[in-house]
Amino acid sequence: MQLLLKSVDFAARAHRDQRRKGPAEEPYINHPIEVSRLIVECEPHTHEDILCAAILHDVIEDCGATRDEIAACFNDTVADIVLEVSDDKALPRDERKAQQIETAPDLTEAAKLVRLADKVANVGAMLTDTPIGWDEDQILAYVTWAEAVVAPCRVVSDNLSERFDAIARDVRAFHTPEEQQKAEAGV
Ligand SMILES: Nc1nc2c(ncn2[C@@H]2O[C@H](COP(=O)(O)OP(=O)(O)O)[C@@H](OP(=O)(O)OP(=O)(O)O)[C@H]2O)c(=O)[nH]1
Repeated sequence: MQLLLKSVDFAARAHRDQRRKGPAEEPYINHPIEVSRLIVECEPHTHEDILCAAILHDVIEDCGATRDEIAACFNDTVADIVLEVSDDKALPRDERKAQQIETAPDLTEAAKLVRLADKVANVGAMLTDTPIGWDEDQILAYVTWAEAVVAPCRVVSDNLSERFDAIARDVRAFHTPEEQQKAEAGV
């Protein structure tokens, strides 16, 4: 519990000037808190190190924190999970997106759990707080990409996988134009 609160404190400070991409402009820290909450709800016996990594999962990628800094403040396990789920923002966007799909099968079980919960949260946001400026094609492409990233991660949690499937289905239904839905259903 102490380490988990320490991770919330660390991440809140690291993300202090960042907002989510939706019109609500939620403080960024709401996202890692949601990711950690999803893991606890779906897999209540998850080790505290993994919950800390879920809270910290974007601090390397988005805030410039380092693996060694996290290892010093927390431990090597937490630091290595965060590093595993961190994109290299120096790479072009398309390359980063392709890498997430390519590397997903080789992630540790802990990193797969964080990755899966991250995508449940991000796809869910397409219903509750759609990123500003995203049209339906971009939203549906994000869902398709997230499904590819999630596919090899599903083995770590049936509960989280079910949540992902339900949310992806709802997002598709909500953002697919009515005429296209009718055509696909053969109506
Ligand atoms: N869906 C959603 N994403 C948001 C929001 N605010 C920030 N993001 C971030 O934006 C990414 C999705 O936008 P993209 O255009 O596809 O990618 P990019 O920002 O990484 O270039 C997510 O990356 P990711 O790789 O899926 O997740 P993560 O590992 O960075 O958390 C997430 O980090 C939001 O309100 N909704």
